Amino acid sequence: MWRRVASLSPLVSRSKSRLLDQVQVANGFNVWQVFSTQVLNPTEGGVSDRRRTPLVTFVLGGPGSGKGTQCTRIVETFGFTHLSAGDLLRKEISSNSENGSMILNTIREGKIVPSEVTVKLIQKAIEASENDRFLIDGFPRSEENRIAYERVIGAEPDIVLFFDCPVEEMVKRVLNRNQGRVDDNIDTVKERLKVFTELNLPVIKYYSEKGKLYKIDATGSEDEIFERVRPVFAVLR
Ligand SMILES: Nc1ncnc2c1ncn2[C@@H]1O[C@H](COP(=O)(O)OP(=O)(O)OP(=O)(O)O)[C@@H](O)[C@H]1O
Ligand SMILES: Nc1ccn([C@@H]2O[C@H](COP(=O)(O)O)[C@@H](O)[C@H]2O)c(=O)n1
Ligand SMILES: [Mg+2]
Repeated sequence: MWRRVASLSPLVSRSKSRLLDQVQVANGFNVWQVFSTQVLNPTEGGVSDRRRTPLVTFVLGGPGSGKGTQCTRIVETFGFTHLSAGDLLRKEISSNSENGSMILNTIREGKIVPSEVTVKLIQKAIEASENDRFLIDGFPRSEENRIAYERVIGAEPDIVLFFDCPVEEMVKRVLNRNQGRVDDNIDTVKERLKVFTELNLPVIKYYSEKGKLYKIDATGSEDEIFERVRPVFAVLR
């Protein structure tokens, strides 16, 4: 069951479902406490608004499906902060962190970095930002990623975008990317496609069943694709 952009009901019931999501998350540090929407007012015994709860969009799709390209457009038009899990991991490699060589080898092989490492980087980036709207690009890549995020961050995403692109087009885009990435070669792309089918697709199915998924046709020009993305966020303005 894929949700098409014509149906925007998840956004309308966002605050209600978010409260439920928070109740369902059991333990771990809750980033959302920092941004808490409803704060108990002890003098009146009621609740008052202090700071808006962040709005989180997960951006999913196969290698080269155009996630990063469309995130740039969403940032320009709708003021989100773009957190690419792949970029955060690549930054860890270049900052010579203790996990650097493990991350490099994992990316080179097209495999998935342990969730605790990636979630920690995302958590740090959210906490360091003043924004209350985030695009988390290329995450979660597996059920393990998804469960670790919910445990550590203490919330579910509000929106999940899935850029749906034919395999031949994704391979063509990756091999033409020319940004010096160690994983932009045919062998790693083959492995990444396998990981996409085996580990990413179950996550996409999970959010589809929860009614949070917006499947976007990722073929055509960048402009054409953005016009399919725009209605998902236009109702937020
Ligand atoms: N609609 C499009 N048509 C043709 N090329 C495109 C289109 N969108 C993006 N590209 C190009 O395809 C390549 C891959 O795009 P992008 O980096 O946005 O994909 P991605 O989904 O973030 O990939 P990855 O998961 O590998 O990071 C880039 O060189 C980008 O310029
Ligand atoms: N949740 C994630 C995201 C990425 N990786 C690793 O980084 C590689 C590149 O990711 P992009 O999103 O920039 O394509 C990816 O192939 C993985 O090796 C990860 O482990 N976990
Ligand atoms: Mg990318």
